[in-house]
Amino acid sequence: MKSKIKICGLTRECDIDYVNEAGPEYLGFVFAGSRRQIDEAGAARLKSRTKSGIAAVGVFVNAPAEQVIRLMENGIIDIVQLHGQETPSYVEEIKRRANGPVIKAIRVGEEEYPSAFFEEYANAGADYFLFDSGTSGGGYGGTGVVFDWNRIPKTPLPYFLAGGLHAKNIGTAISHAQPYAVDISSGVETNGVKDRDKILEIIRRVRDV
Ligand SMILES: O=C(O)c1ccccc1NCC(=O)[C@H](O)[C@H](O)COP(=O)(O)O
Repeated sequence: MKSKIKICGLTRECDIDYVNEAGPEYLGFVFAGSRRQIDEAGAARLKSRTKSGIAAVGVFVNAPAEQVIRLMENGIIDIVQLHGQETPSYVEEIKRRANGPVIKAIRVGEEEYPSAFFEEYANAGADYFLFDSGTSGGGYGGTGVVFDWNRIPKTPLPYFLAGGLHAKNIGTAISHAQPYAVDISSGVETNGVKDRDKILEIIRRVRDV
């Protein structure tokens, strides 16, 4: 099956126009501390500009559950991505109160995770994992750093592959890892902002794999 695509870290109205034209399955709004951070009012404005059929993923790092639930209830996001140290019981609370899909991001570095670690998140109701670069990239996400795809753990859930993907490595990444979806941010930017041509190009490549 073809990998789906998430373009993350959108902050401007023109970014929404680019994804509306390119047609990924998911876009991402980063509510965590980041140069890509967006506030709730900004995300609401961009969401209302987004074509139907593109699901908005809210990216959070150890955020209060109330904020995540409010954004879901207000229809500003459709999916929750937890990119910090959120526990399985936090996932359970979000699932119970926000009633939507949850992606639990895991940073892949030197650490070995026992299989029980993943099962606990799956049992708590997580729908997907997202594997991203470890702390050597500096920061929680959006680092543009690739990790060793041989270290992708075996897990009971479908997963998003993230971390330093761009037009030149995306084909190899998909062939190697066969992820449910790919997640791209830095690789579709020029001078720190989203680049229409790079978004169109990477989506064409993913569709062609
Ligand atoms: O993108 C950010 O700035 C960010 C900040 C803090 C937590 C998560 C963040 N991004 C999460 C994502 O889903 C990114 O798309 C993912 O890390 C891949 O980013 P990149 O390596 O730049 O393609």
